[in-house]
Amino acid sequence: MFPFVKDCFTLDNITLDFGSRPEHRSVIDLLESMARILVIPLAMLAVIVSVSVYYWFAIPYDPRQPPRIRSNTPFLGHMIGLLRYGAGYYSKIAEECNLPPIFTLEIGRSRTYVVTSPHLAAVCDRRSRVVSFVPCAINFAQRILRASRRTMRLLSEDLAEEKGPVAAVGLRVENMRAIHQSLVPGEHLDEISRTMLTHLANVFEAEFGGGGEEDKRIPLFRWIRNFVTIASTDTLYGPEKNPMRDAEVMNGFWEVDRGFAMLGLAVFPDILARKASRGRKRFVQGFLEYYAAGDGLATASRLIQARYEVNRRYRVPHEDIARFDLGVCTGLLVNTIPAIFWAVLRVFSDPDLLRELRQSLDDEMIAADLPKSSPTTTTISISGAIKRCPLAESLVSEVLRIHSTNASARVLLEDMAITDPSGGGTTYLLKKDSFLTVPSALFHKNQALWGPSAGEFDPARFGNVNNHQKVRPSANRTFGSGGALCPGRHFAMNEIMSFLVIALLRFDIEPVDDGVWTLPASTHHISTSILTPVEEVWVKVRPREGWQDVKKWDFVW
Ligand code: HEM
Repeated sequence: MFPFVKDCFTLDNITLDFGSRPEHRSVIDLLESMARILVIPLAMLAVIVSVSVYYWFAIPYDPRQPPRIRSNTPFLGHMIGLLRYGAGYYSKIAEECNLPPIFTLEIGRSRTYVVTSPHLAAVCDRRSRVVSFVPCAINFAQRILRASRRTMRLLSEDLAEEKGPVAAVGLRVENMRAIHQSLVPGEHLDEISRTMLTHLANVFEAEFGGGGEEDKRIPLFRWIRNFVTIASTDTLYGPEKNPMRDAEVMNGFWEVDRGFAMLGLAVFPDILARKASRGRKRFVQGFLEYYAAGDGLATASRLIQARYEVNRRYRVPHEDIARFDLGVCTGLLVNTIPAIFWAVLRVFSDPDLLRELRQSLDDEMIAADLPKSSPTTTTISISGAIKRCPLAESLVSEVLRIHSTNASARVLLEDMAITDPSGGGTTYLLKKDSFLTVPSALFHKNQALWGPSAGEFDPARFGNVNNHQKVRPSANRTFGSGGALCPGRHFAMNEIMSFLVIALLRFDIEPVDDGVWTLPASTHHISTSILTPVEEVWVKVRPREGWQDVKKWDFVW
């Protein structure tokens, strides 16, 4: 008997009633007899499909591997958890299972080892040619950047970097080397930081130049995003020809970011990730024109010039170089922007912290004897302010720690055994082609590493202010680790600090509605390491009380 067929079958909002009218009886009888005939073959088919699916998904498990954590929902449980909680899912499992040092998750036919012990993480970091980030970068180039076949072949050469990243040659390593060398502390970092500061100050000036006392009402996150996108890309590509100054190209970039997960599936992107796919086309077109015209490179940063030179040496076509820029801009923007947002919010919503920071910045200006030189022009050295205001730097590091959500992704290029020196010397077997991940949020919440206040925001935690103990560097995974440690970390810190110092000195910022700050909820995003706010925060910005007479702010590095 199939009562739902006989009585009532609901399909979306349409309800068909078969129950009562005599002319429908023969239809119902027919359906019933068909169902009786089909029930056994259908049940057998269901069993066969289930068993096949089970064996198709099942991957051999060697008990020498890290313990396996099973989901109550077979096959798809972990996948659903990851889609729902992002990298936070690893923390959820680890906490429920009493924090094993490393564990295995089987997701579909793939295997992921999740490392929760700092000792094991350090062991993996030291073996970065076997526990490698390279396949993830290549996957990104294939699915998101969509580089041509020839370029993909060049990028995929020498996966294991046999000669090490310093001596190795090839398109991939030399591109990365160009980035590293342009951002390494010293002359190059100073040069690019100086340029960044000029552009940051310029976009501030364009928006707020000329003083005035009236409030500007702005959506804080969107405002920071637009500001920093222009300032950062002007720095890299030169302000005259920067393709991101074209709103279509900039929106295209942010559409790619928004639709990153669907775009990354690389299945009918024009249908399943329509906006992101269109955004990618606009972005690539804008950058293609930049390289085709050629004149933008003269004012571009050393980083872009050096990468261009490498790519042309390997005869990479302009279209693929433009596609690589999607990767460059992703690294450049997607984390710095939310980091600045949280830093501004944390500082301006805490009156004591705001007072303390401003006090030390004002002291710095007085110590440098700069502001008093002219009543209407104030010159301030940002690098000097950073040195003299350790609390500001500590605060930014703490913002990055507490809002961090990255899960360093690696692939095992060979079978490997690792021993946990802290866990009684237990040795685990890690199998070739498996994924390995180290979730930062789990480390950053760990009280054994950060003390009982691990879960709290403490602006003075880093640095020696307020007698806090120094934190072990391996416990801080904001910028990842090992061979893939973020090459842009010093530049990012300089940019976040520059923005914060300018905002602290020049503006008063408060929420629009009732003057009460609320910290918005945040969410993970597949392409970012820093959580992004779920809702917008509307604020009023006006020139800082007592400093309205300053007509010209001169920020130097
Ligand atoms: C607050 C800002 C930033 C954060 C939190 C951040 C974080 C990260 C993280 C977690 C990784 C992966 C590391 C790993 O897997 O171990 C990474 C990689 C990378 N980041 Fe950043 N990043 C930031 C800013 C930047 C900037 C400004 C640039 C460029 C100017 C940049 C360029 C890169 C590149 C190129 C990689 C790939 C490294 C490789 O392939 O070896 N990042 N970043």
